Amino acid sequence: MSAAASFLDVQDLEVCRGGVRVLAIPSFTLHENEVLSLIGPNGAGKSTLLLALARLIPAATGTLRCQGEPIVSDRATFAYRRRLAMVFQQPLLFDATVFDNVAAGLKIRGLSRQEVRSRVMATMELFNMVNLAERSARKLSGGEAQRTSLARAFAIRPEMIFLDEPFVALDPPTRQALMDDLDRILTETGTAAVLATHDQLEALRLSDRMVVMNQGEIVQSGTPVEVMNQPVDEFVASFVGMENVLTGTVLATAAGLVTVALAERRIEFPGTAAAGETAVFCIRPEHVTIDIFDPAGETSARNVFPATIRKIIPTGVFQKIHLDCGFSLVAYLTNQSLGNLHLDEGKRVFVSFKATAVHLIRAGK
Ligand SMILES: Nc1ncnc2c1ncn2[C@@H]1O[C@H](COP(=O)(O)OP(=O)(O)OP(=O)(O)O)[C@@H](O)[C@H]1O
Repeated sequence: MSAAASFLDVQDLEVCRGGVRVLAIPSFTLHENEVLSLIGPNGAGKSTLLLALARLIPAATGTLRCQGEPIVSDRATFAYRRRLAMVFQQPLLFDATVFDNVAAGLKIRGLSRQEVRSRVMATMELFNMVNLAERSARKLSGGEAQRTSLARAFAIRPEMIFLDEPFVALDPPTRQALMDDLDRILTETGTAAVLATHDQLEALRLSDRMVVMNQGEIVQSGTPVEVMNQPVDEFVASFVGMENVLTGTVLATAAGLVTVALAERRIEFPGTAAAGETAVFCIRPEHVTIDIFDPAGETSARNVFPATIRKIIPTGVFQKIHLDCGFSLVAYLTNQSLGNLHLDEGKRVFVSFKATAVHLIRAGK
């Protein structure tokens, strides 16, 4: 989990590219030992933020502090850059052996041949790639090349590492294996990391904290569970796969439970909102249960409605069930549950979800 001490602090950062302001970040912190993921759609500013954090592009305004020290002079910037490593989507390897590629950063730092050799071998062992040492970098698969690029970054024993979509070009099993190794190595080495990705599952898998970006700004920062279950707005909700974002009219709040009217149904969930306000709220599809018979007497869920199955879409492990319960709702079911319940399009069923499965995004006039 993220440690309390801050490692990197940024205030009032603005970056312009091609004469246009593309980043405006009032405040950003990376804690010691923390793995933080930047998620957001194409063009959100993830790469720009990484490049600005690494001081590889200039900022129009802003201050950057590393362990409290402002990074201002050229000398401080040079020393700061030596404490970090960066890995890009493309591995950018030299036309040399894997060993020489992994050794590159160490040679620049002037380590002796013996030190270079022992560090390179130790890093290659960490990445389970000793067998590739003498292979030409030109003859590597995409996964091996990215593994080499990560090993080169870790060989210098950076205090923090910036990773820009490092897995995006890899096939699923290769991506999974490399992600597992990276996760283990980040934990073992305690390296602080910022990972830019547009894949929320990758972020969930690897990070202590998720920072969601849109149009050059940070729109939410929290633990993966917070961001996934309590998105601050509709953009974050849809970006993290919250398929059920609904809008209703508040009837009342009593004993900490809001009752909302939506398409002649009553939905209850925790929160506070005034009668007559419009409430925007969301429910994760995996928190919606489907039954063939009315479960009213048997479930602790407060929200139970009859529904019709409109569409069943296979997505691999899960089936995505589109339901009409007066309003549209999406539920995820395992293939096995779908078979056990004998569900089909057009079938009448009952949906239920707990009050606590509903997250109030906002309420107002
Ligand atoms: N070299 C450049 N010159 C001018 N504008 C740029 C340049 N690189 C990026 N931009 C602009 O900066 C904004 C942020 O782009 P950036 O690449 O940081 O986003 P991103 O979130 O990393 O997107 P992606 O996931 O597509 O890589 C975009 O509007 C983009 O068009």
